[in-house]
Amino acid sequence: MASQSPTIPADRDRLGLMKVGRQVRERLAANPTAYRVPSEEVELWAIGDFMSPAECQKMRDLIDATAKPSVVFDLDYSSGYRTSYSGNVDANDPFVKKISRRIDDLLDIESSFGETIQGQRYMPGQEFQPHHDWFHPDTTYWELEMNRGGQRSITAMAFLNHVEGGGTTDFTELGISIEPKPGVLLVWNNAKPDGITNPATIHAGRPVTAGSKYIITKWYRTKAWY
Ligand SMILES: O=C(O)CCC(=O)C(=O)O
Ligand SMILES: [Fe+2]
Repeated sequence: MASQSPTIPADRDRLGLMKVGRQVRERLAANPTAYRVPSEEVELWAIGDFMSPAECQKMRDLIDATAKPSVVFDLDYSSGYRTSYSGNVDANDPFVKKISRRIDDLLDIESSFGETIQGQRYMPGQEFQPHHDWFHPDTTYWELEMNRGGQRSITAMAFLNHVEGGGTTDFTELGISIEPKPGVLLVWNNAKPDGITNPATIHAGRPVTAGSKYIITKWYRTKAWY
């Protein structure tokens, strides 16, 4: 997406990004089920069996019930940038709340910092092209987002099914490709430990070539989001 404007400091929310990053790093370091994916550039973890097969099924059903074409802020469905179907699964549903709180607890992040969990469904040919989850200063929504929760600190994303073909999550600058495995939660820090947003977190949901792909994503900010 857009490059950073020289007039707006790239280190906006730096202290908040440092603090959340440190909390998550310490929490996951103490968790034997959290596997740190080897990388010098990005802090990335995978947590197996984070959701049970029954929970994955239930979440897929909720996504099917609410899915509509995804919108990536000012890029719409017709641009081909993100062609999956997304649904803001009902945040008040007790089951969704339970999973959402489980992610908060796993990461030791204040619940209020988390955005609403988003479900996504990709069918063959659908993808999410390379992007950063952190906000770029050169966007129309920058000021708005900075004032309603600040920069995106951590991304948590769970795979909900076995994908017959394609659909890997690729960190394109790192050469890391993650195979969707049901129940696995991927977590990464969108900033470096020093609190500067990290360009090497660029990633993509590759096109599904057979079957379908279901995920949920929860993005965390640096302060309360609303
Ligand atoms: O579908 C994927 O593997 C990536 C999804 C993603 O990048 C996101 O939800 O921010
Ligand atoms: Fe993303």
